[in-house]
Amino acid sequence: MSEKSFKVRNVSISVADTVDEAKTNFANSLEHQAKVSITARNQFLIGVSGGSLIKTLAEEILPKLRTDFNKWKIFFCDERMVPFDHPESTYGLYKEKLLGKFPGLTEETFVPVNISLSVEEAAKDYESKLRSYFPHEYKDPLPAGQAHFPRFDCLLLGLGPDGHTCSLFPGHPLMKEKTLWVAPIKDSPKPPPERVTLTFPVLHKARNIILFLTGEGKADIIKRIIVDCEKLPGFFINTTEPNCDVIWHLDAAAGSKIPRQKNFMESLEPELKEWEDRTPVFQADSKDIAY
Ligand SMILES: O=C(O)[C@H](O)[C@@H](O)[C@H](O)[C@H](O)COP(=O)(O)O
Repeated sequence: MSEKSFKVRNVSISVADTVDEAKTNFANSLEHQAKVSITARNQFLIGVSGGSLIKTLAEEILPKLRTDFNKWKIFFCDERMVPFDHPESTYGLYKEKLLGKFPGLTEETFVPVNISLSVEEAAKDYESKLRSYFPHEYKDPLPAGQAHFPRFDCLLLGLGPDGHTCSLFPGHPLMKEKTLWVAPIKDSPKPPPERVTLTFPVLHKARNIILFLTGEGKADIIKRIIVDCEKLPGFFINTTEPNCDVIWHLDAAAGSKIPRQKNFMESLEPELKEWEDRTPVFQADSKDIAY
């Protein structure tokens, strides 16, 4: 299996020759993360995105995994504020495609957003649900201006053509959100307009982030983020805390505009460093208790 892979700091990018190879790479990464988490903490707390990931996970990735789904808890990186039987409901689509297909993966595996509330209330309600799964018993209070964030074992993120991820869109005020775990958005440029979304501080706290992107259609935005280092939401995914691994699994078509020479990833380093120097808000609090 020939593929190109590059790594700088905690960001690795693998470009497989074919979609099938990229799927195998994605499945291997996900199986590994689940194994590490379940071995260490007897649970696997994962956040999933909507869009094309749903079908890929259900039909191509989860069937490949050797894992105990009884230990999984599936949260939503974002959710559209529509009824669960609406064709645009992320949870509704996951339920339809996953329930009854994988032993141990039941309705109780999911932690859905309460879409019967207003979008503002749904964000607050989801954050309080998260706090019950990610309790913090801290010895000392945090310094003023710092907040605690949940540490997901894994977040599966998508990437839109404008560089958005979750429901964090370029130029949107939510790009600057530094304290909420879950935020409401009422003007999503990607319909439907009303959603709740995890915020950047939560993404940056995860133990690892995996992206699976294939096809020519993703090549331009990947180039803008990985090569041109445009400060789009997808770029901020790379600037996580040091103890978070970011893994981009691409096929040749999606990675077709990434230079093949080895040293291009080193060019990413100064950009990552410069952004973090300017925005140290996501520093891990040393008293954080590891899960
Ligand atoms: O619910 C959503 O809309 C997603 O969470 C969103 O962030 C998605 O991941 C991207 O828009 C990519 O979507 P595709 O994978 O379908 O291109």
